[in-house]
Amino acid sequence: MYIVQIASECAPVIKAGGLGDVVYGLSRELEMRGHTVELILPMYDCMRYDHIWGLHVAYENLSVPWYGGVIRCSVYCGWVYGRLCFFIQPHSQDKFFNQGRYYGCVDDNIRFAFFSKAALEFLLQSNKRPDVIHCHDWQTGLVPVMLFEIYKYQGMENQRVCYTIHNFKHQGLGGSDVLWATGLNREEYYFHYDRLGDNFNPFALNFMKGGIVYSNYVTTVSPHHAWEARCTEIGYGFGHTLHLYQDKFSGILNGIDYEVWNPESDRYIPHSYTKDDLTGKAKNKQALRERLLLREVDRPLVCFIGRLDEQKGVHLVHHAIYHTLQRSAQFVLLGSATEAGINDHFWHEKQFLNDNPDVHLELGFNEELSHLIYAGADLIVVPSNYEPCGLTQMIGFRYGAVPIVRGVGGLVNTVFDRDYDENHLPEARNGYVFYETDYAALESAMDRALDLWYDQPGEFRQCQQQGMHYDYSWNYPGKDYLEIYDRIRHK
Ligand SMILES: Nc1ncnc2c1ncn2[C@@H]1O[C@H](COP(=O)(O)OP(=O)(O)O[C@H]2O[C@H](CO)[C@@H](O)[C@H](O)[C@H]2O)[C@@H](O)[C@H]1O
Repeated sequence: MYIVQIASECAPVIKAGGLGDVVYGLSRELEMRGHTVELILPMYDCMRYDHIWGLHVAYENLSVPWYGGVIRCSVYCGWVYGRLCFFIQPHSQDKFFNQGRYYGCVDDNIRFAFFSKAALEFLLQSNKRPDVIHCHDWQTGLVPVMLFEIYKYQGMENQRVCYTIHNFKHQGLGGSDVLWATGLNREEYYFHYDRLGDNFNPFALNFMKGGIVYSNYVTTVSPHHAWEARCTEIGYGFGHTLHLYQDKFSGILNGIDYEVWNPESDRYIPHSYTKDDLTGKAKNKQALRERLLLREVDRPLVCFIGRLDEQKGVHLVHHAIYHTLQRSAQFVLLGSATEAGINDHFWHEKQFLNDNPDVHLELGFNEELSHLIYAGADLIVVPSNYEPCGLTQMIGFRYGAVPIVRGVGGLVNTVFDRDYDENHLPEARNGYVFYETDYAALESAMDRALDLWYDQPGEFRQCQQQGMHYDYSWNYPGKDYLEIYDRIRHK
């Protein structure tokens, strides 16, 4: 099968969070299964060019119709660890992808509407006719809309779209300018509630809704979150829409790339190790302490890695730091915040805790350091308010960092409480789960985990190894996606 992924991220060249990991990991899995995969991405000025091999211009004069005129683009091509990627670079006074960041620009909706249009024009003009186009999140929600309303009539009538939602909160809202710019026009038609009209704001177009309504199949990133999105407020207003389209909507648990995340061969960690022999892990803990100037003591090390966002339960992340210290353990945080208030808060905390030899807050994005933290930590906290899938607990498993998570979204599908899970035999349990959002709930789960570390080290090791035993690679999800592609291809 010939599959093209259109996305705003692909790790490690463009990675703001989990979306990048998924786009890369799924593509590699599909290729390993014998399919042809190509990726279309924006050419951001701030992406990691050092992760691209053989970057060259593949297509010099891509003319993209825009607001009744055209914007000329160059399409670059290069390999990101074996994946063939096409990067779209518009030549325009509008800065589009030259703003020093991936997201958070005032014109985000227009930037990604343009990207979606340019990606389709590229397919059309270069005569690429994939069997399946796989799009992700609100940034590419307009791809199926334009494909089935415009490009279908220009020679792309056989293409099918699978659309994956990684986060329902960010839906991409726009006004009629988006319609004039993309050539969709027909305001009345698209603002209609049955098409792109936002479920709450009658004056807004909703990109994600377009993705849901127009795609041949829609997924989110875990079975439990698919249920949450349809039946609870976590769907951020899409409950009814998903209900209407339930026949083409389901949850597929993400995987993680077992080559990128592999303690046996990880080039970012000084000591490799396996689930049968964790001595290398102890040495990595030492290396992590040395690097972050933490003192060397025989105590557990707890970590948090993730975007510092309301979604991640920042109040509980904050509390986890202090509770860890109270329990005489150590804490390492790696995170970055886009919201000024949260950012200021954690910078303040960092200054306050600066001289404490048992805690380190690293504020910023650092892929290399993240590997060492997973490898050095005994426990990883994921106290999310909501979590469509969650990759950090799965990476934690792979590196023997036992997760302590809130029982929401994909965390429910992956973490099984060592003490209380009734659906799994004791030898299949792999972490700690709490449900409420208050401090007491977090503390009780943390205490159970820390007590095990302090009082029953052998049992703790067993728990680490049980987690390492799970297969959360792309093996199973890869198969699931191929089944979906196959189903929609023959419709
Ligand atoms: N400061 C930092 N430095 C280095 N690395 C960092 C980092 N902050 C985060 N990361 C890395 O980024 C990834 C984050 O994964 P998450 O599952 O938390 O995704 P996120 O919430 O961004 O995305 C959404 O999409 C993903 C994928 O579908 C879902 O799993 C998730 O639930 C949903 O919210 C991990 O690989 C982590 O190591």
